[in-house]
Amino acid sequence: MTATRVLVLNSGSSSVKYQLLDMRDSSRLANGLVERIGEQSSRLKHTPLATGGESREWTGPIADHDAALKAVAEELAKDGLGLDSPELAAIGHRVVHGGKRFSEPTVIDDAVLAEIERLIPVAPLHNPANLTGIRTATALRPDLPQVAVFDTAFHTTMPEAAARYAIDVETADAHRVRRYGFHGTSHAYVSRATAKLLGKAPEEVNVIVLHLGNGASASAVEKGRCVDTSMGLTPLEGLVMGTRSGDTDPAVIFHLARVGGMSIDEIDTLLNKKSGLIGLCGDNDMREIRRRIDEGDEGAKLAFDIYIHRLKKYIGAYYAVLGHVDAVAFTAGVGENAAPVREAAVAGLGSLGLAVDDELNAVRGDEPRLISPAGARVAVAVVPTDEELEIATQTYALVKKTN
Ligand SMILES: Nc1ncnc2c1ncn2[C@@H]1O[C@H](COP(=O)(O)OP(=O)(O)O)[C@@H](O)[C@H]1O
Ligand SMILES: CC(=O)OP(=O)(O)O
Ligand SMILES: [Mg+2]
Repeated sequence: MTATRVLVLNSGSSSVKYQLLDMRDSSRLANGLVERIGEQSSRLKHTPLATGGESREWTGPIADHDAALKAVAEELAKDGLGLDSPELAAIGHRVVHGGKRFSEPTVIDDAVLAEIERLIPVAPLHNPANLTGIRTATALRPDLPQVAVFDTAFHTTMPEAAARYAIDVETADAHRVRRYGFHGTSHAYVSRATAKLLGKAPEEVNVIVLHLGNGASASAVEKGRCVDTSMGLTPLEGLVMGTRSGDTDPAVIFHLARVGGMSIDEIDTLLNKKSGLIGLCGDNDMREIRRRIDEGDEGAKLAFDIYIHRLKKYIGAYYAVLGHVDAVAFTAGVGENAAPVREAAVAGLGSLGLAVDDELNAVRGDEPRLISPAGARVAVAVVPTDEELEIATQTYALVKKTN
């Protein structure tokens, strides 16, 4: 019997999302989520899809990512899907920062681990959690290939003109300061799925992908290759996000340090965790912000307007970068669910061939779909992302090739 299952781990700063797939038909056997790791009220939700069983939820303290992963392994074992299964071919890990070195999925060894560790300063919220996930999974199944799929990989095709900051070259190179970009697994998956929705090959279309989750980024994808993206050295640059500021004048930092008396660490926390939507209006969930706007809340309305203004600027910028655009694709939690965000983002862009049809925009669903009016010059689409499926696909392809 050949092993055909892949377990995918997406370890975030305070959560672990996971999915177990059978790669013969990419079917999902189980998935789940552990959130609020490190708090008293951590929550685990596990759904055994293979057996069609009910989801199981558990709330209580889960101290760290190591404990979280062990709890996940126990839940999987209850359904006969434990990590000891001979049908497991590999474990695929989302790794957020791969620097310049990793442009492909990579089997993890000590050298790869050391490089992920070295990159912690430029992905302080993400890489440490990714490393714990890898170490715990390796301890549970030391015989299995552990594969890293990097958020940065898809963006390594960016030309130097897009990847470099205009700062002194020697200083930049000495400290590897350049734009890496993130959410690449999602941008890759969604740009391909958008081409498919248009009945074209990825090499035949130019797509602007808007990944709007808690973290958010845009990318310009030319004939299947990324040519620009909004996140930079770290996942802080670009769009307004749930808790991150996105673009600011870098001098804001000097000002807050010199005039505001804040330390570098305080400013780091401010821009990464207390800014964006939550900093502007106290909520980072778009559902809550829309509810408050409906009640006439001015603060929520201003936060929404700032979010949309930035998004629209990036659509315009990437339109110019690409020259010709076949489609704009909205994805991730906000992009897939928030019709008012999609409507507002393209409002007034009719002269660029961009518009949404109100009825199509209001339709909900899990399938990729067009929301632009029939005959529109540029397709506007909602294309649900599936980072876990993409990680599983890349992981399985790599282990099949190397076996
Ligand atoms: N029905 C909805 N309407 C509007 N926004 C939604 C809806 N469902 C989820 N969201 C938004 O999606 C966000 C989470 O997106 P997601 O892609 O899951 O984020 P991440 O993977 O970064 O945690 C939430 O913070 C919320 O703002
Ligand atoms: C890189 C990044 O921002 O990831 P997430 O959206 O999962 O926080
Ligand atoms: Mg996400």
